[in-house]
Amino acid sequence: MGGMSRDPSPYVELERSAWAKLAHDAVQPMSPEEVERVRGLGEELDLDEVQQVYVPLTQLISLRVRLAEALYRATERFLGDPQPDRVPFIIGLAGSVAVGKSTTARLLRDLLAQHDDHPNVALITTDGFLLPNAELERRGIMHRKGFPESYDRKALLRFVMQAKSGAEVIEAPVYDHLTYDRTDETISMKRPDILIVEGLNVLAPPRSRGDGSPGLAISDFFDFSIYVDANSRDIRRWYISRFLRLRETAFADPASYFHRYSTFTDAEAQSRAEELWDTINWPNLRENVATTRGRADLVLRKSSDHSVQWVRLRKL
Ligand SMILES: Nc1ncnc2c1ncn2[C@@H]1O[C@H](COP(=O)(O)OP(=O)(O)O)[C@@H](O)[C@H]1O
Ligand SMILES: CC(C)(COP(=O)(O)O)[C@@H](O)C(=O)NCCC(=O)O
Repeated sequence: MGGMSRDPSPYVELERSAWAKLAHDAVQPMSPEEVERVRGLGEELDLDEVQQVYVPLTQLISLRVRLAEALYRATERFLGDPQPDRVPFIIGLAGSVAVGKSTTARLLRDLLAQHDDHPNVALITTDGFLLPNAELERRGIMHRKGFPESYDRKALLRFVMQAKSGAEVIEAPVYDHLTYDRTDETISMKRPDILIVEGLNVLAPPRSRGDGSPGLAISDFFDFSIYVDANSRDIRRWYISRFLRLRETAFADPASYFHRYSTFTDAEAQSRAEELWDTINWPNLRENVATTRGRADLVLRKSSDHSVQWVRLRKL
């Protein structure tokens, strides 16, 4: 915790109150309605959280965007060769299923877009790069959805590299939680100033190539990375309670892949959610997601009421 350790370290850990003080002005950037709009199902998010946790974070990222731009221009001058106008500053956002990544990502998108220096902020989620269900079935890995092998990792790497090359337009496939499958739709972005790439495995190490040597990882192209962290028992509880609530909302739709669960009793739904967590999402968190936490530039650690308790930043 902040100040407790005197050993030199590349990291600094700050309690929420110390972190909150780093913000340079006290203006509340959002209205309650705007906060409501980004808040995901079952998440807790209020104006205090925005002000104390996300305003300092937005300021830090904004500072780094400006410096990355200066570095890019310096390299351009060194090369003596005009480069694309601007390439997106890429932020990777990782963490478990049900930890609240999507709320954090939407909030950051909206807050960062308020700055005149970088108004064009795009957000994609890596679920669009999951292999289609038919392909997962064919490979016998339908029960491994969310594990690294369930993604089209080449396509995801290609997408991130294309973005970082300053391509005029970039396109990403879109996943649909309702049908539990990838769609034919794509989301298209016109050279954003900032691109947020959110997903379970965005900090995963490179996969090895045929000859055993490591290849590239998408995180090689990130300018900043964030890991949303919480106690796994809390995340399990959030996952299960969200599942129970989805039964009354999304699952009630006959088009939902999980429609059959809409008529389940509380006890039946609870045990199905526990099974999904214990057999898929928890093993994936333990083996593939939590193991990447140390690679993040910033860790946001949530407490059991979803509020951020402390922040760990890599200084260099
Ligand atoms: N089965 C489902 N049906 C409908 N929406 C879902 C389902 N599972 C997850 N979601 C929604 O998808 C979004 C992403 O969820 P998830 O991948 O668990 O990440 P996180 O909770 O960290 O944002 C959330 O907004 C969640 O409410
Ligand atoms: C779609 C997900 C793999 C998350 O994908 P991400 O956008 O993080 O790459 C996850 O939300 C999911 O559906 N997991 C499968 C197990 C389950 O139904 O909970």
